[in-house]
Amino acid sequence: MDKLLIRGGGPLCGEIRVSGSKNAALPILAATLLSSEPVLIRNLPHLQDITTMIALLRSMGTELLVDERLGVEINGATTKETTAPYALVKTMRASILVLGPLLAHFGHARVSFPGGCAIGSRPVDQHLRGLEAMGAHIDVEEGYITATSPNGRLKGAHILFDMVTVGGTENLLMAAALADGRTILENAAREPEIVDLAECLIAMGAKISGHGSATIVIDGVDTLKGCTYSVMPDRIEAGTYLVAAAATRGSIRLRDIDPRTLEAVLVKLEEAGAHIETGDDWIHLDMKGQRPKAVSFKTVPYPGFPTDMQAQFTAMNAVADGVARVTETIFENRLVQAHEMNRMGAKISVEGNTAMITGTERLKAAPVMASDLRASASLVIAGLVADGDTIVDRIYHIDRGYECIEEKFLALGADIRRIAG
Ligand SMILES: CC(=O)N[C@H]1[C@@H](OP(=O)(O)OP(=O)(O)OC[C@H]2O[C@@H](n3ccc(=O)[nH]c3=O)[C@H](O)[C@@H]2O)O[C@H](CO)[C@@H](O)[C@@H]1O
Ligand SMILES: C=C(OP(=O)(O)O)C(=O)O
Repeated sequence: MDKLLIRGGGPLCGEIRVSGSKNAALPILAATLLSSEPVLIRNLPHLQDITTMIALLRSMGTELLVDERLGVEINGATTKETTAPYALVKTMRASILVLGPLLAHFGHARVSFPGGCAIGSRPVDQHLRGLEAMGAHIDVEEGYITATSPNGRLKGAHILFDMVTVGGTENLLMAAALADGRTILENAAREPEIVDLAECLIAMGAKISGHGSATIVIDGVDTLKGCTYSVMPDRIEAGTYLVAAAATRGSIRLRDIDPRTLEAVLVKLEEAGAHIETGDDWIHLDMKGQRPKAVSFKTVPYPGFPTDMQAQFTAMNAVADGVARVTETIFENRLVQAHEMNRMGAKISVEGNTAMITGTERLKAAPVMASDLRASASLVIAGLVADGDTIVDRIYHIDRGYECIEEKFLALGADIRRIAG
């Protein structure tokens, strides 16, 4: 298993480009299954999760053409199998996103039950309940969800989610695009990735309004057509580099990022003492050499503070001036990186879903191991502000979600190297 070796050092400085968003690209790739014509997806990040989603589409016989320069062209109409096997689903929970499109287009889907993961139990009851409301018959047998649409076509329904779910909103949005009649999704997720998926579906001919608000209205159409669509920039990748710069007292500029998708994160970085300037597609952060101030927050659905940025801020708070209180409300087990950071000299106590972090000037290098994607990224940030050589193990988690992470940190002046293992 590969590891990252990070020698802690001075401030990060420089400019990098933000990659395409993993969490927008995954549902958009799944959405191509709805189309009766080839769809060209551009600005896909080179990530393990994207490779897995492409492997999943291929395993179902879907014809696709990968062109390094142009993107990936997928012809959903050529899909021969409607089963998403355990071997692939177990490596990536987002595989559940093929359920809605397969069912809506082909009237049948068999998808391995994704189960929980390191950050929490992550049930999919809202996805299944919504599909049932649209007329699907659902069985769970031998670890697989089998869904069939008795009349070959789902019908529109009025669906009120019990909680805000990003994946649930995406699955039902895609299913509703080809359903018979009007679907109304209430208490829908408002994440920018939902908006990007909806815009891609609209480019394919779907009739959707209200995306980006808590009520989405979808008028089902008979068929969806081909289009070319470019995936939005990754706000979580961008946020990760901004926090790394703040923790190291640096000054960086990010290109190809929409600052409006990062409002809650930028507010907290300003509270930490960062000077931030933004343009239409860039962000500049400058700590002016100052130590960050501790910032407290609670994770909540968009437009509030994102759970996917919590671990990185915990690393910054570990070296900040003051005491921070961080509460994770989305997932039940997403503070585990605190224990690894404590092995590096951080002062973090965890009680229930809250971490109390007392900042210390520098951390001390140690071998550490991460249990999930953002926790791994937070340990890299911790390594950047530690004296000595930190080795972060199990970085296959990082490769799920950060394109060219060593190259980007190197471009910002970090001392970081991959050790193949
Ligand atoms: C590929 C992708 O886009 N992943 C993101 C997506 O995950 P994902 O779509 O899996 O997360 P959800 O928004 O669905 O989960 C939010 C909460 O709802 C619960 N829940 C969800 C569905 C359901 O049927 N029943 C249920 O109880 C979950 O256990 C969790 O506690 O949104 C999360 C929350 O912003 C992010 O951390 C992930 O990075
Ligand atoms: C939790 C994440 O991803 P996933 O939902 O794919 O596990 C993430 O991107 O931080």
